[in-house]
Order: sequence, then C-alpha cells, then structure tokens
Amino acid sequence: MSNDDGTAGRGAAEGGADEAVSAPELPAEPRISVDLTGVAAEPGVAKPDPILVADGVRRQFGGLTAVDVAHLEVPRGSITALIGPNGAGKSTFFNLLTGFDRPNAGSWTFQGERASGVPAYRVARRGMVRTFQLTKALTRLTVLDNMLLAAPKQSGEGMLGAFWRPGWRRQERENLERAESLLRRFKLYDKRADFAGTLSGGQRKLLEMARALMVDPALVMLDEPMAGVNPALVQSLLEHVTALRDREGKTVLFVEHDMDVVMGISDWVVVLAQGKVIAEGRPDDIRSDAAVIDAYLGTHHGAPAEEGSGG
Ligand SMILES: Nc1ncnc2c1ncn2[C@@H]1O[C@H](COP(=O)(O)OP(=O)(O)OP(=O)(O)O)[C@@H](O)[C@H]1O
Repeated sequence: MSNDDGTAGRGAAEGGADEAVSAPELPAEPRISVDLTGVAAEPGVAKPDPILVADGVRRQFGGLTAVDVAHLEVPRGSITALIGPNGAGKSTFFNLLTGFDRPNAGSWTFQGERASGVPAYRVARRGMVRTFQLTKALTRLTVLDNMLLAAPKQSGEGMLGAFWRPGWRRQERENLERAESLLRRFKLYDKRADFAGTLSGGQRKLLEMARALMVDPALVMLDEPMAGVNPALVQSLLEHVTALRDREGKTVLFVEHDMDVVMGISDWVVVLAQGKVIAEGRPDDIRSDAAVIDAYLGTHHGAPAEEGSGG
C-alpha cells in the first residue's frame, strides 16, 4: 500500500529530530490486556472473546482470488497484526471488513452482530474504524478540519436537525472539544490550524490515528501505522498504539510490513498468503512457522524477524 500523495514506505521517511511526536497523555488507569495463553496456534482457531468473527470471506478480481478466509476470530482487547507478503490480500480484506468493498461470498460479525453488507459509515458508527493514509484532498484541509470531518454524524445535517439548532450546536461543541482533546493527546494541538499536508510522516500517522478515535471505536484498524515514519519516531508511535489497548481497552487490528514492529507489539499475528490464512499465533509461534517462512522467502524481499530481534 502506498500513500495517495505518492510517498511510500520507510524509504520515504520524513521529519527530523525536532518532529513533535512524543509519549501519549492518557487516562491514569491501565487496563489488563487479553490472555491468549491457551489458544492453539492454528489457522481458524477459536478465541476466548472475539470482537470480530469472519466466515468464508472470498473476494475475486476476475480470475484472481485476492481473499479467501475460511474462518478468523480477532480477540477483544488484543493487538492483532495482519501480515503477509506483497499481494497477499491484506488491504482487500481490510476494505471488505470495513465496508469499503464487497465480497463475492462470506459474512462477519462485529461485537456479535452481523456487520457484513453494512455500509462503511454505519460500520464506523458501530465502533469499527479504520485509518486511512491522508488523501490529497485531506492534505488541503487544516488538521482541525480533518478531525471534525471524522466526527460522528452531525444532527444538523438532516432536515429535522436543521430545525433543532440547540441540539446541533451542542453536538458541534462536543465534536470540537473531542477533536481538541485528541489533538492535545497526540501532540498535534499546536498544529491544528496548519494544513495537514505540512505535517511530517510521523505526525500524519498520528493524525490518522486521532481521526479514527473521533467516533470512540471499540476496534481500531490501522493501515500500515509505521509506513513513512522516521525510524527515530517509531518507538513513540508504538507507545500510542499500545496505549489504545492498555489504557483504553480498545482492540487493535493492524497491517504492517515492519516485522520488528509486528513482533514487538502484537499479542497475536495472522498471516495471509494468496488470500488465505496460512498461520496464526503468538509472535514466537509465527517466527518459527515453516509455512510462514516459506511464504515470505518465496515472494517477499524480507523474511520475518529472527528470534530476539523484535524486542
Ligand atoms: N481493484 C482491484 N482489481 C484487481 N485486482 C486487485 C484489486 N485490488 C487488489 N487486487 C489484487 O488482489 C491481490 C491482493 O491485493 P492486496 O492489495 O489486498 O494485497 P496486500 O497484501 O495488501 O499487498 P501489499 O502488502 O503489497 O499492500 C493482488 O494480487 C492485487 O493485485
């Protein structure tokens, strides 16, 4: 996946040592994350408390089957990584789950309710949100306007709401307060009046995350959260990601190519190859999985990180 504005991957890392990405300001009370100790490392395995359950999800483009996931459960309160070689179907699967693409077959539930066939905006309102790399159009808006655009639906947008201005005003004020509070937490408050296009790679990633949190989701799906980020800033970005789980009890599902990042912060790793889940398990299970090593060595420039390199 590459950025819409043409920047891509680690090679396009931006920002210098002065980039304002620092540790998150968060609620004091830490939460306890999910315990997956007894879960077997095998494709399609059941989890103790899945927030998302997918069954028989298939997406074809002409003769090519991009996604063919028989069964997948994402454990609530976990950080789950979705990895796989280039073209494995990760983005397509993300797009399907969040209602931005339609499958040829299959269904899935979110928090126990059917979510397949539900439009993207309603999936988001139910608490399942994905980040997007900033499009060209969004880079021409200010940081604050980017946040407000991601706010829950304004009651004033509808006919009835237009006649009910006090309610509309209240919601606008609440959205503004939430946006400003998130911008403070992500250290972007001082940039609120700047065009989003002026942000560094790391700050863009923070804005993408902050935007997703406008609807206070239960499941946050991150699209390559570390792509284009100066390596010096990766650690503080990771702290923001782990804080979503540890301090807020959110579930995180993320696609990422950087194996050190994946192995370092994930509770669970799902490996796609040619659209299928070929392995899933704890980072240690995945590091030593023959099918995974095979899939990566066959088609990818880099194998999963060696034991111990993930920190
Ligand atoms: N709109 C489309 N039309 C035709 N083929 C597509 C389309 N979108 C994706 N594909 C194909 O589906 C397969 C899966 O692509 P996808 O982008 O989901 O993989 P990915 O795992 O996200 O890859 P990467 O890591 O390179 O971003 C690829 O072979 C891709 O070329």
